[in-house]
Amino acid sequence: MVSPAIALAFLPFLITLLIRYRHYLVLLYRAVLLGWLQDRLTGVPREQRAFQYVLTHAIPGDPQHILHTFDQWSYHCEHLSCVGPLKGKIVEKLLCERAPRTVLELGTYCGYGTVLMAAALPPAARLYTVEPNPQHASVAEKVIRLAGFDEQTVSSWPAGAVPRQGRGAEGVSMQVELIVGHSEEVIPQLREQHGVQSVDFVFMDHWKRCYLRDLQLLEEHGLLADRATVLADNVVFPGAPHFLQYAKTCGKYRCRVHRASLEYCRAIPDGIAELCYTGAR
Ligand SMILES: C[S@@+](CC[C@H](N)C(=O)[O-])C[C@H]1O[C@@H](n2cnc3c(N)ncnc32)[C@H](O)[C@@H]1O
Repeated sequence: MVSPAIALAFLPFLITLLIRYRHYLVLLYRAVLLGWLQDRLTGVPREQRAFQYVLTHAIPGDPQHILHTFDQWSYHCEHLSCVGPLKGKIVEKLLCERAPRTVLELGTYCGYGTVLMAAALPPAARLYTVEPNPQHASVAEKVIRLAGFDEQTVSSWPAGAVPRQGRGAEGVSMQVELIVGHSEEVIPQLREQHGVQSVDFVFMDHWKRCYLRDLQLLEEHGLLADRATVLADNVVFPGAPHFLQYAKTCGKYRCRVHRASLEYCRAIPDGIAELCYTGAR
């Protein structure tokens, strides 16, 4: 039995911890507990609820308004782990400066980052986005179409493993290709199955522990064009230390981190790493 005196002695320590980590606790509540509770109560997954909100509030064919509507949902209803408006500006700026022809996104989720990038790309560019979760992919597919981009969904898995939904009309030139599969399976197949010779812009925004492995996979398969830009989200929170250490020390990249805050949580510091590939020379 803990004596009241000892318990009282710990009280200031506990209060300090609570104050210090209050933003993380709020995030835990909004991103995990609230979502879980709503999933149970409504029987509808969070991403589908977000899409219903976007469908009823956003202007179809207007990518910026669709992104803004997602932002409204995420600020005022439930947290979504999209790249968000603040870091989205960094991605947009770099895309406009580099004007890449072939872009690869790892981690599509609801299609927020995909729409943001597709809107910033020149018309002749191709954007490949990879998502293993069929529920997320199904939402993303609808979001990409709602924004007005030509979209094709293909599965990297054996026929029948995943429903092939919403194939674009035959003969239509596709701007966005949504590949349903895990990055580690899709990357080695990009050239043969998807006709990608090399990519000049990569946006990594999937599981942070996969960043380093997937960067090395892209290198091994010779898929990074000379001077390709690789962006990696969330390198400050939750962080990707092994990835950053490799990028800074392997001699194949020039690396900098753009400081920002976590999507929809201004109080939690985060950042996007920008790598410029020099290893091809
Ligand atoms: C942070 S969200 C992506 C957010 C998105 N880029 C945006 O800005 O809207 C992470 C997504 O990565 C997906 N993911 C997890 N492991 C993956 C993998 N191995 N390859 C590709 N995507 C993966 C998850 O299913 C999830 O939908």
